[in-house]
Amino acid sequence: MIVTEALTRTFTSRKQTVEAVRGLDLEIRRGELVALLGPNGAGKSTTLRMLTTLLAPTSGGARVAGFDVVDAQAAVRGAIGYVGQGNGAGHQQHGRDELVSQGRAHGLSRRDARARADELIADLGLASVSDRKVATLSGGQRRRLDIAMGLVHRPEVLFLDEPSTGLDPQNRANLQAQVERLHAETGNTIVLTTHYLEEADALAERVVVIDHGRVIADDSAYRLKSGLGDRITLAFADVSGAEVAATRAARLPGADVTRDGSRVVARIAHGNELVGALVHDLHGAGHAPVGIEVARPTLDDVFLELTGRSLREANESPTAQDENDDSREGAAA
Ligand SMILES: Nc1ncnc2c1ncn2[C@@H]1O[C@H](COP(=O)(O)OP(=O)(O)OP(=O)(O)O)[C@@H](O)[C@H]1O
Repeated sequence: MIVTEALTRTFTSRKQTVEAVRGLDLEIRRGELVALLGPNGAGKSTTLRMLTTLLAPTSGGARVAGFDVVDAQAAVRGAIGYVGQGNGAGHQQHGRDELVSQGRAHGLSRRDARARADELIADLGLASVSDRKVATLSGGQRRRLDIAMGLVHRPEVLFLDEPSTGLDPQNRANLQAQVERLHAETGNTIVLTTHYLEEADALAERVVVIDHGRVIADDSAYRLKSGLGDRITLAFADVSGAEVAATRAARLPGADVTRDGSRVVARIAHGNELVGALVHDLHGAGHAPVGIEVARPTLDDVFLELTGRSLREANESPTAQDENDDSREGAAA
């Protein structure tokens, strides 16, 4: 459904060149639900904007639903729905009217546009608010209305750019559930960008991790994580207990062990199965731990392993590239 070949986009602003997307090769099959995951400034939105014909590639290319994003822009646009980061619906309009207008803009008759609007209102749980002005809707309701607008013409592919950014955890979970249901019911191809680890983990069958404009990993969240092993943290009442534990944990096959004072952290494949015997062994040696924690790896651990940085922290601290954001509009124009 989507194929990119060495897709590249650079921006030049204030005499600085930013390589936003660098030689992206990607294949997405019909019906896949894919999350492009990466920190702020990784190149996710730029990728989406090229795939949706809003931005021309500097080099390389892409085909969406069989159409070239440069040579067949109108055909691509007919095949896709795109929900950008900003809210699309007019603030002073009523939600239902916005959906009907959108349907009309896509060439539906008034009757079909109304029927489609009602269908989407039901599908996206907007029944109680569709007659309200858009400005009065909550963030989550607005995002759901935006998604409904992107679906009016029954696109084959739906692109969602950071659909849940700015929503509180409850609304985020609600939106994720809607997207999952939509995917299960329609079998549409859905590509979304996110910098929420939990979102990519919970939602996508496939996670494409992007950093500095490149794909650095591409697999299911389960497989990305299972390669890393579990993290066992043992706390002791004194340093000597931790020293003994570090020595014994290091004997476990493939264990990567670090000690920080009276705390020992071991990363071990199948750590959840091995921890019982390790604790039993330490107990017998007179060094029972006072705290035991076994954590399954997260996507943040995957990102850390791949880049040496935590994605959580990368999101919090803007990169030098992000500082170009002030000049985005000028450069885009
Ligand atoms: N129009 C533009 N002009 C100049 N630089 C740009 C422009 N658009 C994007 N960039 C730069 O390209 C890089 C990638 O930006 P992009 O918006 O694609 O990242 P992102 O992964 O979507 O980040 P976010 O999660 O913050 O939306 C950033 O360094 C950004 O500053």
